[in-house]
Amino acid sequence: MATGGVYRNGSHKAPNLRTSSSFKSKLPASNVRRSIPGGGTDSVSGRVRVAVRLRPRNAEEMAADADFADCVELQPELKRLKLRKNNWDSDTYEFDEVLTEYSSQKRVYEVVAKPVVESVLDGYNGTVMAYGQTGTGKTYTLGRLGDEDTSARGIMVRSMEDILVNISPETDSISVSYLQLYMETIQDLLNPANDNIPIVEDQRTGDVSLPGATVVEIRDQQTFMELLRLGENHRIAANTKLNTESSRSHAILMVQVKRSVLGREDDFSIENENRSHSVGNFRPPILRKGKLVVVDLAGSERVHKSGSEGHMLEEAKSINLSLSALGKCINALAENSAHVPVRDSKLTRLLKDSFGGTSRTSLVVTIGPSPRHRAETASTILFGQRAMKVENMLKIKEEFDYKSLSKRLEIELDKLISDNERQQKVYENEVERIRLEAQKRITEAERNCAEVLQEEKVKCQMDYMESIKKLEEKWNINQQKRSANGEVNMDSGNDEVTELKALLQNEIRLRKAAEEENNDLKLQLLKFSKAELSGGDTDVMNLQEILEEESVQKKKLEEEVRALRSQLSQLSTEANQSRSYLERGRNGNTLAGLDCLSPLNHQQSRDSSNGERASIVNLHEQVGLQKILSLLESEDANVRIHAVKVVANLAAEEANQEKIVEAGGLTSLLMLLRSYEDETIRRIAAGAIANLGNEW
Ligand SMILES: Nc1ncnc2c1ncn2[C@@H]1O[C@H](COP(=O)(O)OP(=O)(O)OP(=O)(O)O)[C@@H](O)[C@H]1O
Repeated sequence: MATGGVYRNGSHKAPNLRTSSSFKSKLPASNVRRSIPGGGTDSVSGRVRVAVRLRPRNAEEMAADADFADCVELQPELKRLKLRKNNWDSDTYEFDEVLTEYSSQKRVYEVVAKPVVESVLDGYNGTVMAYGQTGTGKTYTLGRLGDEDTSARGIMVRSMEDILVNISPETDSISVSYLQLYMETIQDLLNPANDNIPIVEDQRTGDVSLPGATVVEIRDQQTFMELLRLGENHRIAANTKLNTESSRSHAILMVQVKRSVLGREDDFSIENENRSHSVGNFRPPILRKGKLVVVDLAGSERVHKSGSEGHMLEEAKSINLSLSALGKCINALAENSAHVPVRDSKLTRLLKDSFGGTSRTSLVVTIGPSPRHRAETASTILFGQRAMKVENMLKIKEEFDYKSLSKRLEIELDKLISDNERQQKVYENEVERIRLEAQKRITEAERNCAEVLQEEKVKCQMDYMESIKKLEEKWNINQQKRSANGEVNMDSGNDEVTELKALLQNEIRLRKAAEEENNDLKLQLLKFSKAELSGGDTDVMNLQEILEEESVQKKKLEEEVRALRSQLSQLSTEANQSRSYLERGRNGNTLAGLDCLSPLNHQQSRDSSNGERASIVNLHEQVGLQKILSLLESEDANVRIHAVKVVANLAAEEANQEKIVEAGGLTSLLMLLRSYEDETIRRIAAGAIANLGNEW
């Protein structure tokens, strides 16, 4: 070792630390090729960073070393430390950071731990470790809670503050375990009864886990502080002859940070190149699992100097065993040895990933100023120098978070189902509302239509009855006149024809009005169906039914009108016959054609049955069956009796029977039979019914 030279990493051949990336700097983005979840992995080199921190003189040193200079001299701006060999000579060492006795806790956190915490948040493993002689400030640097003075908060407290600020509670999680390694036994500081926790290594990934250790979810700083307090209370501390407060165990705080980040397009497209494009919409988030390990090592003093005896000696040996194993591993790594004795102690097994692994590691070596502990200080400095040579291969720990994707999709699906149900309900309500509205309007339209049709029908019937009545009256008057005077006025026949024509015109007008009314109603219904029922098949069908019904009604009405017209035409024919009869009467031939209807001609018609039948056939053809049947209901008994005879005669003919039944003759005859006492009428009617009975 050269005297008075500058030791870089403990040798003149040390790597050029000045030109290497800053201790604080984060991993350069362009340099960091990340692992592809589920695919291949990629990593970036990251040397273990080492800072040296000098504790100020304590009260005892103030007194004992009052006349002596400190064993070290710091040059923080040059990141150098001078270790005095004697009054005129010293060795100089370079570190990544040199923290003087005046460095604040905040600054120490920022240069030592913050870059590691940031890496952990990015999905890397990170280690912050303190190494040094007992009483030099390892716990002060890492574990101070800062209850009385918040500026004294150590790295553990500040790390969690930083993590909590940077995570999203909805998607991310933090869990903590706090353990101590004492006499080669791992004990749970959160549950001291759990004092033999095994170390399990994943053969595939090499990851180390401690099954059975208490894991506590952290959501706020307060919970974390309570855990630290609990752990500290359980930590075994034994006084040694060197210090009154001395940690004899290695304390290990493990903070697992799981962060869910949106998957990157390129990553996913590589993964899903051959999959359906629709899957792209449901890109799984990426779960980054960074683990921060904070290790507060036990004091590194030599056994003989601590003055340990008995159990204390065993304890010191155990501590030295693990620390020397750590030193050996670091030496092997620093020298790129083929064999690294990781399995020599539980400490080295636990820190496998921190030195020579995938973790971003930051080591703070703590030293005291006392020249009395120069040898320990020199040993600590050399440990730090060797650790600076260790290269780790940082590797991001991330994977596709299919669990979270599935959860998200379930939520999305539930939302879609409930949206769909809600929309369906709204749609059904709307359809029901339209249906009810349409039903109401259809009912209203039907009622209006039926009312109009009924009115029209009644009106037509009344007009018809009126016409018939008038005709009968006139007929009777004419007959009376004729029989009284024996002369006939030709003009009256003409008047009747004119009147009948007028009646016919009136009927036509009424029919036209009824048709127009029907058309109006149809138009209204059509408009209504277009405006209100365009989308509803059921409603359109209802409307069609209404229209069809209306069409049937219209046909019926038309038939009635046709029947009326036919009757009017028959009446007209009768009038013409009457006229011709009168004309013939004037010429002495008074008993042809319609005279068979007249009671006056009753005797004469009975004389010749053949002539009567011929005249009945003639009459039937001329007057029409309907008219003859209607005369069955005449108020004039003679007309009635005559009419029943005619019907009976017609009923005797098989050819007429069906027509008579269809025209309602049977019903009229039955009515006659029930309504009248007259023996002759009843007898004739019964005979006719008997004839018709065959047909019926
Ligand atoms: N930088 C500092 N400034 C002021 N006081 C300090 C500093 N570092 C350590 N001390 C004080 O020195 C004493 C010992 O510190 P600490 O317990 O942290 O040492 P340690 O290295 O953890 O010891 P051990 O290995 O025995 O656990 C404590 O009283 C602590 O307050």
